[in-house]
Amino acid sequence: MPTVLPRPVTFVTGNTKKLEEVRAILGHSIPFRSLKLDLPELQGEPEEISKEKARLAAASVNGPVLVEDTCLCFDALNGLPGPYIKWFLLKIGHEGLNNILNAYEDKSAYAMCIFSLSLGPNLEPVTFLGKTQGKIVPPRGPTDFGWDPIFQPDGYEQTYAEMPKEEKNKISHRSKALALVKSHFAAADYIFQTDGSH
Ligand SMILES: O=c1nc[nH]c2c1ncn2[C@H]1C[C@H](O)[C@@H](COP(=O)(O)OP(=O)(O)OP(=O)(O)O)O1
Ligand SMILES: [Mg+2]
Repeated sequence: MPTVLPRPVTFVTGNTKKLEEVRAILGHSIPFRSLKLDLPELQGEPEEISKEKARLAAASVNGPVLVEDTCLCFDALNGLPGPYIKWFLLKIGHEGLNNILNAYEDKSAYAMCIFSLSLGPNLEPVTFLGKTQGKIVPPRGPTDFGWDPIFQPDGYEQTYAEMPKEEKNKISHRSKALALVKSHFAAADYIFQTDGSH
């Protein structure tokens, strides 16, 4: 039986670069529209942060929403900065993030994306997690998207920032999580009604 939902899914993010990647990776596989909203983020475990974002987004949109929260986790720091990477990046930059790891031999890190889908306010969100393992390096490449210049995925000589977009989108944390989102939609058989006003 298909699940009938009142509207198409709204992908809620305040980050234009994320949206570009999500568009490129999903193509026409899942119909969605986007809303630019920087949602407040709770502290805690990454999965809970992502789910709570979805609850807030669903309440605000009053319909089905997709959100994601991205972490950059240093193995030497047991996964920190993790979900707090945004503020670390803002305050100490690429250089500061490299400097933190000067105290450790282990420069390995993983990029993690957790998407949360909520079908509507008061419905429990489902999560989809993607991880890409790599290491933290001094910045190389364009500086237009977050920590891309300091993350070099395992098996590659280039940082995320140096890679062509299509290449990053093939192997990234975001594309792995979105592959799960796609399978979920393929299996779930949702039907989205259009209400004409959106
Ligand atoms: O693929 C990526 N490559 C490099 N940097 C990235 C990537 N993906 C997110 N980022 C940055 C953005 C933000 O500094 C932090 C995640 O924080 P996060 O809260 O998930 O993102 P955000 O606040 O910019 O957008 P949103 O409105 O969807 O929460 O890492
Ligand atoms: Mg955010």
